[in-house]
Amino acid sequence: MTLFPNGTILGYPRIGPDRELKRALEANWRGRIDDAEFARRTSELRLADLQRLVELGLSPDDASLPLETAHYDHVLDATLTFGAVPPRLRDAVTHGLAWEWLLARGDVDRAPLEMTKWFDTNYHYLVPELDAETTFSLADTRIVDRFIEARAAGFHTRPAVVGPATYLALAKAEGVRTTELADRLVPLYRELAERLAAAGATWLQLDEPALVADLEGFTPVELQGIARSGARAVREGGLKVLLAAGYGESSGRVEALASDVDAIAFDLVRGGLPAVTDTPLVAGVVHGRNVWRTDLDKALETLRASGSDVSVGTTTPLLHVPHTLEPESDLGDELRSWLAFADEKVAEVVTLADALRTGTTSPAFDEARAALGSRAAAEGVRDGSVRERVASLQADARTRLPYDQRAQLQRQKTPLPALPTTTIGSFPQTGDIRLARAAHAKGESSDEQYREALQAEVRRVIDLQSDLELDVLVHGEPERNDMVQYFAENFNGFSVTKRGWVQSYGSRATRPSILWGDVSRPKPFTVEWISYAQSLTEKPVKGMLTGPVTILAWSFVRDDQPLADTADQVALALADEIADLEAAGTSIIQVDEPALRELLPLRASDRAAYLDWSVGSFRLATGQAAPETQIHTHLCYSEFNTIIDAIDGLDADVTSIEAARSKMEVVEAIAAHGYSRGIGPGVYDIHSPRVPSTDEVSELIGIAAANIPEQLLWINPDCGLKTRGYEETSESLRSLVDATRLARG
Ligand code: MET
Ligand SMILES: [Zn+2]
Repeated sequence: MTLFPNGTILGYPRIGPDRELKRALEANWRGRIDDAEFARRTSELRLADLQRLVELGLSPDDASLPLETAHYDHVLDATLTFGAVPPRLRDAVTHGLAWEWLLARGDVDRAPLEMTKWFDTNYHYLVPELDAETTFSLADTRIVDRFIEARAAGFHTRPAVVGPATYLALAKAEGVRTTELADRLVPLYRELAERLAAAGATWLQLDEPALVADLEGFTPVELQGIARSGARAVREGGLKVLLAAGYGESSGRVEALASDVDAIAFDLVRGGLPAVTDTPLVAGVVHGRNVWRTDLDKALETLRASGSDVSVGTTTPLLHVPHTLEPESDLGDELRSWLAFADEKVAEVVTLADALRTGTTSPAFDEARAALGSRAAAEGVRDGSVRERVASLQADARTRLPYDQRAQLQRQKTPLPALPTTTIGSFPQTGDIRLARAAHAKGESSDEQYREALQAEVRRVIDLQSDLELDVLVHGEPERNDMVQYFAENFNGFSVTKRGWVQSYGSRATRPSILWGDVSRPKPFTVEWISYAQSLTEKPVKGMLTGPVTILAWSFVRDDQPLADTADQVALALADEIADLEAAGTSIIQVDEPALRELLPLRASDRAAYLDWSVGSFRLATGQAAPETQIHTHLCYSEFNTIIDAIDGLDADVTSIEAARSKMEVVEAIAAHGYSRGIGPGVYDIHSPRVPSTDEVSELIGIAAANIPEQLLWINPDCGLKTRGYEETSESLRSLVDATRLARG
């Protein structure tokens, strides 16, 4: 008999089925509910979630229920729990929610903690800030308090906390390697365990995905050593340790810690069967990050092959999938039957655990088999004409005329001044646009009325850019609810959900589309907007598309073929749009790839193959563009310093890249690499409403010009402007244009 429960999940979405958490957070931030009411609402949400998990079949009394503690972010929870005060905020420490919100959101004088993507997901965590003086203390007892809260309501839960190796590897520090602080941090895990044990807890889950990733600056052995001390500390504190290292293949790295923990959760979808024999195993056979129904037969086979001391688990916390399929009636019965969101995945875990225990399979297995069969045979999942087109691609489909020759043709077709100015695409998405979209969606306004409202917005955006005397204009993207969903809505092979919200960070949630079939583009859908904008000005208006990798990264993608094949289908759909944009007279087309870095595999050995197909899909999308057509791309949200080669490989004529936020750091990497095509390092940060002065922009242009030949340099902001207001946008762009004039002089 295993000590560990038969079935568990590594974590559950915290945002709430109806985004209750988002609403509570925003209400508290706006002062509409006080801290006590916030505490009441979030407690209610946590207990309702636990109740639902029990209704779905997880046991309430054996630590199979994961305990959710975070208001905002689980890495922030560790920062708060261990009192890791950022050096720059040492004199600002308060407590309670005020302190939590200062770290998460900043205030007028102080920036919040930086946000970065959690491994290769689209979830953002708050980066801990440490230095040589950092000390730790059990400063916040939320994990203990919430255990007690749940226990009082009848749930014996399993608390979780980011383990010390992952915490330190993800932190940043001035003047010291973060891992040098391990000796100070690890004892706190013991203290936490003691407190939890005193409150009646039995297990603590240590989340250590850093063990299965290759993180710059750390060796696996170093991280294993820290994770091991953390696990030992927890055991000394009186708890059993579940070491959770999902998100990737272990290949021996996690097994090495087997004798220091009481159970290990492995990702058996991304990785193979581990070699552990004595340590109980939580077999991650239900995928925590995609939305597809599990092949229960295959999962059961894996479980039976995993040895005797095995329980059923998810590969990762279910943080990355929506709550439930229940409200998704619009998806249609067939597609719905292929899917499993968080609640349906919990049911799968329970079904598998029962089968493992009883040795017999329930009717749920037949249902799963039938759904899988229907998916494999369904119309649209395989589209003959799409497949034929991919299969018959010519060797030169991804190659344009050499850059020097193209550039000359482009200069002739579209003459531009030195240091051309442009923006990244979107302009403020005003309340009016959102209202117009909502009204149209509800059928309260006609297509014609909606189109007129959007056209008015395009006119406003063109007028503004004309007044500012920008060189390459955009239409402002008012017709797009989201830069990926808009494409999903216009391509075959995708469906969108009504309420499939997934937390992106803090109170922000996105609704990823579901890419379930072969992708093609039935008809042009961006051309009308660009053409309309172009009809209002003599200046060139950029066509604006989202690239194949970003469309994949921000959707739930089919798991029945390699990502590379799906990316090529999306690329061809985009190539069709590019051809139509060209036919309509567009001479500059931007294909955004902000997520290029996000999908970079966690293991260094997998990266070359990834960059090969991802860059290849971009090149397939743009490869058939006429040499006269200037292809732009845009990158943001990540540090790109380490993949400059791949960026070079995109072969775009012009690349705009987020740079202002990191004070032009990337410019040096680009200069060091040597770069011969157009490049626009962002000259102001669009993430805050602050208006940069002309001097500030000039300074950044100066850094760029010192590193990059002037004839390659473009001047643009860091990213799109859709989250900003009009007033700050026009003032900021004024500074950008003025600084450019000075630089030209
Ligand atoms: C996250 S990148 C955004 C690019 C898009 N064209 C925009 O301007 O909003
Ligand atoms: Zn961007």
